[in-house]
Amino acid sequence: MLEITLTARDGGASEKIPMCGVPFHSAAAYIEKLVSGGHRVAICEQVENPKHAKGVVRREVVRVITPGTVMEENMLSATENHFLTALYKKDDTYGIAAIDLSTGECFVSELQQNLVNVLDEIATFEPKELVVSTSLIHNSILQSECKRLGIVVSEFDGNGQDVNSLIEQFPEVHVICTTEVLMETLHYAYQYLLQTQKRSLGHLKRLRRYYANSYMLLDEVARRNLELTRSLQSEKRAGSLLSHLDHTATAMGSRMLKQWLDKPLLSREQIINRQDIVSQFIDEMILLEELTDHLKRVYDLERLAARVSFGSASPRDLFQLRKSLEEIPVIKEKLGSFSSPILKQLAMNLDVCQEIQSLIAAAIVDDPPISLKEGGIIREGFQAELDKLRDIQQNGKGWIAKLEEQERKRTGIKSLKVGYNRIFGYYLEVTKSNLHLVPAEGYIRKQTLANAERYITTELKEQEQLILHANERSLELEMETLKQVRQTIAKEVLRLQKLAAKIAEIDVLHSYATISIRYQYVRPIISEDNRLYVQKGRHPVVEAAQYENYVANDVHLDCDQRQVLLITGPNMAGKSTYMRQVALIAIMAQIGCFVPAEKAEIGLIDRIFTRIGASDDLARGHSTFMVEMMETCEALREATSKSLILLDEVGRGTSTYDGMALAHSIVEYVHHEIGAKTLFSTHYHELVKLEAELPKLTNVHAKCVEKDGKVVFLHRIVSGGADRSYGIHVAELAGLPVPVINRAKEILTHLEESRSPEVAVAKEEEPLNLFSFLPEVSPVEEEIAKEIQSWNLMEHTPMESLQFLQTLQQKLKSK
Ligand SMILES: Nc1ncnc2c1ncn2[C@@H]1O[C@H](COP(=O)(O)OP(=O)(O)OP(=O)(O)O)[C@@H](O)[C@H]1O
Repeated sequence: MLEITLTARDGGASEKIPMCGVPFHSAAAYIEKLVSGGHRVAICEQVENPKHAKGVVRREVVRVITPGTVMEENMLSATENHFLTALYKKDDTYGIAAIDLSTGECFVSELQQNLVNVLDEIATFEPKELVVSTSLIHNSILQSECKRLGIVVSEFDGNGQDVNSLIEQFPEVHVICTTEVLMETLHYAYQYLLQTQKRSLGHLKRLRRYYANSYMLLDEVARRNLELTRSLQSEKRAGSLLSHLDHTATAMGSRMLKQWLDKPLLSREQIINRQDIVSQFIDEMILLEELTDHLKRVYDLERLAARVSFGSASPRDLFQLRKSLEEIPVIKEKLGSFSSPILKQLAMNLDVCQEIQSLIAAAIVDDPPISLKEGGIIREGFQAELDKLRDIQQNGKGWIAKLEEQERKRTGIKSLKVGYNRIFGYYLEVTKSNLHLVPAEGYIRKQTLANAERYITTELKEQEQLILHANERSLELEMETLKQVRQTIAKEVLRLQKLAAKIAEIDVLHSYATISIRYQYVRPIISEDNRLYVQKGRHPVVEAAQYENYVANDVHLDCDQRQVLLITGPNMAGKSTYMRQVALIAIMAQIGCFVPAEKAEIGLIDRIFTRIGASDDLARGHSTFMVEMMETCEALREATSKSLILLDEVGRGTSTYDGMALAHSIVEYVHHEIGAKTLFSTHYHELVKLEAELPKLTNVHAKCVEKDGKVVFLHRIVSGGADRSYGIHVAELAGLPVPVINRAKEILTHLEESRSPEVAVAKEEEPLNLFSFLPEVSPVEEEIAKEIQSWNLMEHTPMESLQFLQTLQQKLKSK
């Protein structure tokens, strides 16, 4: 994995000791490889000064880096949290803790649900590691879910320390963790961190309890289908709603935006508070732009503060902290100059952390060097002893220059020079031709070179001691001072974290305003009733990709007449886009953002269920149809009248009759039993007749027109059911060979002539004989069909299947 060579070293025994290693200075890259491959890396260091050690220098494991406990900048993404999660179970209650060591955020929650739902909740944190006890580690659901989600599972049984130790770490723990399960879950996670990090974790201060049901619930399927944080195609952030919305100026703002998107609000009041600020930002655009400029100059305060507290902040980190803090008074002033009282209040509450900024300004030089080896990081005037030592170093160098001058004069050797090397220290060097001028006394010969001799004098050695000691001591003192500065700031870490959180919040709201201005989003009305009304709504991401041509559509859903919208229309007409757009608008509204529409009124939605697109899950042994049914089942079981259900072509994964029967009965069930607002798209046009039977169901369809024999998609959703599918036209657009298209048209005409609209639904006992329209099959074709049937795709590589296909093609051609 690391591709390093195994060597061996003589250990005194008959067999050599195998060993391998990497240079210390490039260890970070190797550690990254190991940790991202799911391994744990123990860092072992000398824990005493080799000069003072008797015998072997003492070494200890000072930290274990696990996939979830990374602090190294090269292993973290600036815009994403890096959570370690822990799962704890007591009776039938699960406790979960999610801790980001790199930012100091800690979340705890408890759930009385089945393990699959609990893991779904854990998945929203996109953790790198899940810590579980021995009793859970072998659970097959847990193992397979974590494998699928790329989460490393670590076994840990706690070390039984007193729960009271938590109070020291989290003074408010009793107020926040009000149940035994919460307390024990946090304790469990904290013990794991202590055991791996082996140091005090002063920056883990921001403890929050959350209730999963006080946010809109978005399970993993919905998050994936709606492409909230990752695109379906690339599985990357680009192309997702998050990436589209993210116009934040700071890393912590970007991370907070993701947290908000993961948990849309269910409190009307909180949503309106966010909206109020966005409105005010939009009203004063020039001030908003100025604010953006200053926000951009704020570095990652949250992670800088964490590194300070963790003891790993470099002088550069401190300098960045200072630069960031210098921006805060300006941001405060800018916020204060908005006319809104809310923003003025926000400005007033910003703690500029003046003492911290002044301390760093006084202690650390501007633009400190990256390497600590050479020193030069503590500013002059900050530490009296350091200044004295630096004086000695400076004067010492001057003294040496003077000595050189003086000796040249005294001996008459013009080329005499003072040099320095690690072995002999300072020396006087005289070339061979001048050796006769060397004084008989005082010059002690130390080294002979081809062309010169090197000497020392007592005076030179005395001065050397002074200078070298000053060098060494000043380096030591710089490190000590740096540590002290870090420790002083570490005491204020909570202030810095609170400031970081406020800046992040301002940044997210500023980002909402920026995107709303750019794409003309409007402020939705948030209502407590059960209506969802959007006038000229757009899909934010699709619209951004094809700005000019996007066709806006209305949606109106309520509990009385329009609880279920049955959407028909051809392929490619925009049905899925329309359904997703409705969900995305609701989510955007509930995170407090403005929405892509001309007007919107959103009754709060407690949960969104999706069954969109064909996907199979072979890893879990589920076929496309099985996945389809499982996702639908989840919606039917869990939805409430406040939920939004998107069902896209349910039933198409099986035979026409089965599929249609299922689709029919699912619609009825949603309509009669659940009452959730539902968008149901289908290719079974026969279902449009349900409108007459189900009073709360309305037909709409994606409109298309035929022009010169070609279908034109208008992408407009209009009332009524569609009458045709235009599937063959779409196939033509996709480039299927002309003979195939023509033949399909012929077959379609036959089919249409030979059936009444009801046939497909009602007369199952008289299935249409589709094969009577098919051309006769030749023996070669029959043989090929058999070959295809017996070819097991799962046992071959894609390349082998491609070659197989090529052989078949050749057989057909030579027929
Ligand atoms: N309102 C719109 N305005 C402009 N383009 C749109 C609109 N809606 C969809 N499109 C475009 O049409 C393409 C097809 O849309 P979509 O996948 O929603 O169709 P569909 O009816 O669900 O098709 P299928 O039934 O095959 O799944 C999209 O990729 C998008 O580029």
